Amino acid sequence: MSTTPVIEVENLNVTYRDFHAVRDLSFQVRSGELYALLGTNGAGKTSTLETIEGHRTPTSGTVRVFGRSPRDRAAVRPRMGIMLQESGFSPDLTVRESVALIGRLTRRDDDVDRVVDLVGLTHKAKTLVGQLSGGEKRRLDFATAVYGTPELIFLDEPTTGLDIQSRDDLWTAVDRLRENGSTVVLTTHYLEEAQQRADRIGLMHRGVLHREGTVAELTRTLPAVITFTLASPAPALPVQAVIGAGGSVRVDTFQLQKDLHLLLSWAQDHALELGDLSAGATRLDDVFRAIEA
Ligand SMILES: Nc1ncnc2c1ncn2[C@@H]1O[C@H](COP(=O)(O)OP(=O)(O)OP(=O)(O)O)[C@@H](O)[C@H]1O
Repeated sequence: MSTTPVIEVENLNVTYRDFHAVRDLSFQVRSGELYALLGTNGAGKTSTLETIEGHRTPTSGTVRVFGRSPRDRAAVRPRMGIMLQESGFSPDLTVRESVALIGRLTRRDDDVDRVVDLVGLTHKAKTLVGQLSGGEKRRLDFATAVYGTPELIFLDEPTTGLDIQSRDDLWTAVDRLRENGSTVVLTTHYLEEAQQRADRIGLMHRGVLHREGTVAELTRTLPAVITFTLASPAPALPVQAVIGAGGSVRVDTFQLQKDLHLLLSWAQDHALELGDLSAGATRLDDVFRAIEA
């Protein structure tokens, strides 16, 4: 892995008239990593990505991609593949023609039929884009990112509208690209996808990078939760808990394994059943809820 960051954002500000959408944003994406830029609605992710992709000029601050300005399109653009939320292919072109067009526009080399196959559209290669289903269009959008196996790939809400099989296929294709050394920048509102796949996450809220780190780094600041119900009055619990109506019990803990063990032993010793027992590590959803709270 090279030590030069693929993307360097320093004190980026983006304003729309008097509205400050991105404030003094700084972060880096390293070569070969999958970086998820996540955030609340209106946080400034799209404004940031558009700047990195070279579609928008920063109001102030600097953005470097492969060490160059993203406005240096001739140098930077062929090295990046971008899957937008909507690509806007002409409805009158076939799938195959559209993929061939991607090749001409990106100036990357690839085999059109290989890409059509990679995105799972071989059986629709001669179908007009206007006749594709929503999920099939999304797969065609994915072709824009993967054509020519670019070094840097932007995936903006890539799995929205895809069924589970298509999602799995897309992530398998992304894994292959990463094995080839591609760097991936992902935005998604499906937090479990980011939780499973991102090396690092940047969490934006109201124009600033609220938190940044690996999933473990982001989640370890919040407690894990154990919940269960007790059917009848029970002896004193072995851990601190909040007991609610109907015998519901909630334990917030930074020592999930230890407290779970204590509770299970306690239940065993007193021949108690812990109804609807659920215990889970802190999830990214909880980190999000904590921001918005
Ligand atoms: N062209 C524009 N003119 C004025 N305000 C804009 C413009 N584009 C975006 N904004 C505002 O800037 C803020 C950030 O928008 P942006 O689209 O970057 O957020 P986002 O994080 O991508 O949001 P979402 O998750 O909802 O798509 C929002 O409040 C939005 O209303």
